[in-house]
Amino acid sequence: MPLSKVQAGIPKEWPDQTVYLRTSAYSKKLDQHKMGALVLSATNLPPSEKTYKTSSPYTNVKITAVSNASHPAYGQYGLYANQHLPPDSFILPYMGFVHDQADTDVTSDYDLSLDRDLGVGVDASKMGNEARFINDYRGVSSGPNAEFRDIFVDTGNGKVERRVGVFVLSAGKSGKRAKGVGRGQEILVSYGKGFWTERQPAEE
Ligand SMILES: C[S@@+](CC[C@H](N)C(=O)[O-])C[C@H]1O[C@@H](n2cnc3c(N)ncnc32)[C@H](O)[C@@H]1O
Repeated sequence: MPLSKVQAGIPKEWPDQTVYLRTSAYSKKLDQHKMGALVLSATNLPPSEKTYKTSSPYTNVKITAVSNASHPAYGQYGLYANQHLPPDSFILPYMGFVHDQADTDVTSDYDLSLDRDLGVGVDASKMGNEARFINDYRGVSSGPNAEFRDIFVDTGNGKVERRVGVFVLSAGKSGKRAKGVGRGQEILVSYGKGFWTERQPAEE
């Protein structure tokens, strides 16, 4: 009998047509120079550089169908906190197909920049993890409560990998975000204005 998703370590709500990733999927078209900048020997990192350990599936979050009809992503999914997430805390990495311009899918709504100088992105349209369900704050809340930050992940074999991590926003100078993200709250980032201007319908 095939394993259930939960037995296989895949979130219950994970869509069947999308591959659940625990490790990065690198495009074969990435050259040695780019691969060398993305996957490094741990000894080449300055000791002051923080590294993160990851363990999936991520029980601190929950993929949930958006049930509020006034939410602009109603009928789709969103990612919600499954526990209190303090300011500045690391939530999870954004996993996907790591690629450069040679295989960019211009139609993807899940493609995030990993290194602008190298022209490398992470596309979670066909494969990824829970982070692919994070919605933009516009029309949902007055602002984001999380953001993407560049990180190094310790993959345990003497190697570290460049990744995009999702973090709770810092408390802020006035402490207005000191509560962090409460259990059950939706995790929301800013996709940036560019994401939405590129998707505006062409004027007639
Ligand atoms: C990275 S996906 C986010 C997950 C998506 N809701 C899903 O269920 O797969 C990006 C897409 O989610 C939707 N979305 C996210 N934030 C939105 C918002 N604030 N308003 C409208 N649509 C949004 C848009 O369709 C967008 O192209």
